[in-house]
This record gives sequence, C-alpha cells and structure tokens, in this order.
Amino acid sequence: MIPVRVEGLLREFAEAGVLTAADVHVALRLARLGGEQRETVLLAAALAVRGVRAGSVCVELATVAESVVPDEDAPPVDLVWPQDWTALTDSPVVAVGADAPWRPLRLVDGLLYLDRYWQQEQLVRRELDERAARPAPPVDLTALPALFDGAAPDLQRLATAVVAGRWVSVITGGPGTGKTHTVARLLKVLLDQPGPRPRIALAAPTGKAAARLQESVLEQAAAVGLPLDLTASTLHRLLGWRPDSRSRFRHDATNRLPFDVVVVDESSMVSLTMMARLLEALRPTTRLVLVGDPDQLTPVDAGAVLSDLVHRPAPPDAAATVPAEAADDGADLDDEARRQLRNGVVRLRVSQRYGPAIAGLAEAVRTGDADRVLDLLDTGEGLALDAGTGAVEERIGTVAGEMRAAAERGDAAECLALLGRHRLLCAHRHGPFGISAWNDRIGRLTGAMPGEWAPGLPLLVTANDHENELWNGDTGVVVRTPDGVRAAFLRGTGPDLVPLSRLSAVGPAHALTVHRSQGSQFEEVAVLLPPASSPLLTRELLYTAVTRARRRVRVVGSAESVRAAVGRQVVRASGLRRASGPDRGSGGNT
Ligand SMILES: Nc1ncnc2c1ncn2[C@@H]1O[C@H](COP(=O)(O)OP(=O)(O)OP(=O)(O)O)[C@@H](O)[C@H]1O
Repeated sequence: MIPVRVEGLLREFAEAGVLTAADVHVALRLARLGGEQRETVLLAAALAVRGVRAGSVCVELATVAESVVPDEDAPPVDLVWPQDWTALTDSPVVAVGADAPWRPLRLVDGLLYLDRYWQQEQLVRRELDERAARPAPPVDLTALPALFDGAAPDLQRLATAVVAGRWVSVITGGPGTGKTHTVARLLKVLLDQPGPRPRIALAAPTGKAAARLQESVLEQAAAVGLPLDLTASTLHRLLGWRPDSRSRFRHDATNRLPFDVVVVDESSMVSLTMMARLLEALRPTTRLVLVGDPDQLTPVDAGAVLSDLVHRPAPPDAAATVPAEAADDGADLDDEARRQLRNGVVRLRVSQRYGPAIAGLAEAVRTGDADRVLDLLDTGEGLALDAGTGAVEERIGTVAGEMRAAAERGDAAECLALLGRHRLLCAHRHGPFGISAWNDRIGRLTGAMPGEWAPGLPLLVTANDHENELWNGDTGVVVRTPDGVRAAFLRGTGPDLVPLSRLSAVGPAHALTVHRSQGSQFEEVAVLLPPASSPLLTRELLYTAVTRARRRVRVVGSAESVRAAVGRQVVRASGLRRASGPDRGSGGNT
C-alpha cells in the first residue's frame, strides 16, 4: 500500500506500477533521516531502490526513463519523467563523486547507487583490476600437447594456457562447450607444477550446480590423472555460514580462504554481493577461475558480474600475453575475442551436446538476429515455431503416457531416463502462460486427479533437503514399488527411492520456469512464450531456454513474441562495465 500522505511524483510513479510501496517507503525513510524533501531526489532514491529490486546495481539517470518497464498489470499511463536531476548534486542524502564522504546515496558518472552497492562494486573492481594487472608466476606448459592433442587451433588449449598464467580469468561458453573439460586439464597443469601441491577449491552458487561440478570433474579425473579427493561446495559453504548473518561469512578480509586455486562454476548466477564477499576473502595469490555462460539469465539478486566482466574494457595495464605454447590457438579470433582475451576471458564455441541446428539457433538468439531466428525455426532440422499448443500437448501426452506406464511397472531407471526426454519451459509462474496453469493442465491430460501424486508425476525439489541429500532444482518421478508409492531421484548412477512422506519441499515438474531449468538439459524442449508485451520476454530467457535442448526445440508463441524476446536484452545498470579511470577511482563528475 502506498501511504496516503505520499503525493506528487512518488505517487504518480507508484500508481503507474514503476515503484512498489516498499521502494517508496525506503525513499521516504532516507529522505526523513537526511532532511531532504525535494521530490526529484525522492523519486531518484526510490528508483535506486527499485533498480536493486530489479537486479541492477545502480540507476543510470540519463536512460532510466527508457529502461524501466512498468508492471504488466499496471494501467497504461504517460509518465512525465524529470529531465533535470541536478537537485541530486546538492542533496544532503547524496554523496557526489567516488571520494565524497558517506551518504546513503552516491552519484558517480551519472549513475546513482545505494551506497552499499557502490562500495561492493568498488571492492570488486579494485580486486579484479589488481589481479588482472599482476601476471601470475610462470607456469610450465609442456604438458599441454598431451592434454589437448591435435594441430588445429584449439580454444580449450588456449583457455588452459591463458588461465594458467593469470590470477583472475573467465572461461565462458554455452552448454557442452567443454568448460569443465578445460578446467580439469587446467587443474592437472597446476597440480603438476614443481613445489607443494596447490590447494584447490571448487564451488558453485547453488547446491545442485556444486553437485554437478563435482560429478563432472570426477568423471574427468581418471582420464586426466586428477586426484580423486577434489570436492565441490556451494559458495556459501566455502565462505563459511554464520548463524548471525545472511550476508557475512566466517571467511573475509581478516580470515582469508586457504586456497591457491578457486574455481567457481555457473558464475553467471553469482550476484555482486556474493562476488564481493568471495573476492575479499581470497588471498592476493589465489588464482580465481570464473566459469559460466554470460548469455544466460542473470542472478535473482542485484548484479550480473560475469556478464560485466566479459563486456568491460580491458584495463590499460592488463597483462595481454598469450603463452607461446598456445600462440597458434588464437589465430582465428576476431577483434572482440582478442579484447576479451586481454581481460582474461576465453569463450569456448563448439558444443558437444547439441547439433548444428540448435547451435545456429542459439547463436542467432545470442547475437540478436531475429530474422535468422525465425528462419531457423521455420527450416532448421528439429526446430519449429507453433502458433497453437496442439502439437506440444500431443508430444507431452505421449511422453507422459510412457512415463506413467514405466512408473506403474516400477521401472524407476526408465522413468528417470524419460525425465530427460522432453520438458515444457515457461517464462512465467502464474497466469495462462505460467507453470502453475500448465502443470495443472498437463496433470489433467495424463488423467491424474488435481493434487494427486500419481505414478508418473515428475517432481521438482524446491528447497535444499540435506536429510535426503536433495538440492533445490533436483527432479524426480513418482513410481509404484512393491513397498508403496515412492519418489525416484537420480543419485550417482542409479535411482534412489524416497518415501513421499519424507519429502518436504516438492512440486510437480511437468513444466518448469526457464530460470529453474538453468543447468539442466533435455532431449527436446518446448518453450512457451508469453505475448510480446511481457517484460519477462528477453533475449537471455530465450537463449537459456533453447540451449536446454540437445535435439529438438519447439517454440510455442507468435513471431512477434520471438522478435520481442530477441530484441530485448536484460539491462542491468552497473558501473563495472565502464573502464576504470581517474573519475571512478578518485573524485568524479556527475
Ligand atoms: N576436446 C574434447 N574432446 C573430447 N570430448 C570433449 C572435449 N571437450 C568436451 N568434451 C566432452 O563434451 C561433453 C561436454 O563437456 P563439458 O561437460 O566439459 O562441457 P561444459 O561446457 O562444462 O558443459 P555444461 O556447461 O553444460 O556443464 C563432456 O562429455 C566432455 O567430456
């Protein structure tokens, strides 16, 4: 509820669905404490709060009017945005420039921050720039030919050589491009250097991603000759939970992590706050390797650090050298890839997990080529664009029928295999295009009673469950067994059966949100697009959705929705993408 006494710009922007009552409350509190009453400043403060809620670290005042997408449900109104924000420069609640003493808001280079996020961004920038400027000690790379044989240019070999020679680096690429394959070989190179064995930590933002990372590294261990005691944990666990705080950890600048190498997988999901906590807890001589796909959906919390790192200009003093052992591997790189290399970023390109049609579709989405996307959906092998839901319902019905039959037979292994066969992905949770409605609808298609946990029902774990060793995002299937109905989950190589009564946080998984599907792949994926006006329809959403498929992608929606998705990139305001310069490090203009 917007307080009754709120008037003027704040009320107008709240009624238009741009601001929530919480944004307004925080802005009013800030203003009261600082003795500020001018409504342009109050509006800017509320927009800064809103920015963080929407995932941005700050608000870019010059472009905020274009970048704000009002709530879907709000009545359409023509908002008149302030053209002049100069009131901010002499406000008692705004620190102006990088060096000004603390105030709750900070304005630097036209970006307005809640000061907490400015401090975190500065920490991340400082730590990364310092690491980028210092070359790591020379590494003996004579093992490279044995780890990556072949005469053709090999980006994995290049990545290994570049990352081995830096304190901080990024390995990016879509699903199945060999990021973990490369990390395993990098670890081998580092482990085989003379001297004491380096202490290695493997981590990921979620329990599920950490479990996957550990599994993939161990799969490679025998082939590469890695020790079998490498374990992966969540970033929270690596940094050490503290019962008294959600955002502070046992390891910090005063109690650093005892590792020589830290590898973070799925780092596109790491927020600015988490990255700041990690960087301050690392010793200056810890190699940090960030692994992930910056084109996927960004974290729920503010900041998209991986994407910022990939897109930021290289610092002027960045170590730019590619070791001689991999000099030929970069021969085919274009200018953009070479700029990224100077930032310690290597993008792997060839996926081993999907064929050329899906690879082409993913690339067309990634590069924003809507005509090509529509052409490929029309003509590409295994690709389709359907205006109606008939074909997808038929396909879902067939797979659900096979699942139900296998579940009634008690064939848990077959059920788990079928779980990877086909999945419906939605942008929304609620409404006609959301997973709730579609889970009900598919349940009815399969003949299940509403709310019934019938054999064949796919399940989604919705919170970490340490007792059953299940992670938020894990999926399983209800199966009939001689002991009664059980939930089957994949554990190691075989199914594990858990009584339904022991599960606390699970729901149906016929349909998943695209957000939820990150980190998983399916043989076939159907992507249900909402109307073009939905603010959730973005390039990152469509890219994430289509790259979940190995063999077939069916997009359900209009060509207009496809164009809207490809054309709309998630805009997350952040100063990290800008060059480090004197005006960001010391003093600043507005
Ligand atoms: N150069 C290579 N030679 C042979 N097999 C490879 C090579 N690179 C990757 N692979 C294989 O391709 C598959 C995908 O590789 P990997 O798991 O490393 O990809 P990824 O980028 O980490 O994928 P994801 O992000 O989906 O986890 C694995 O089975 C891996 O062994």
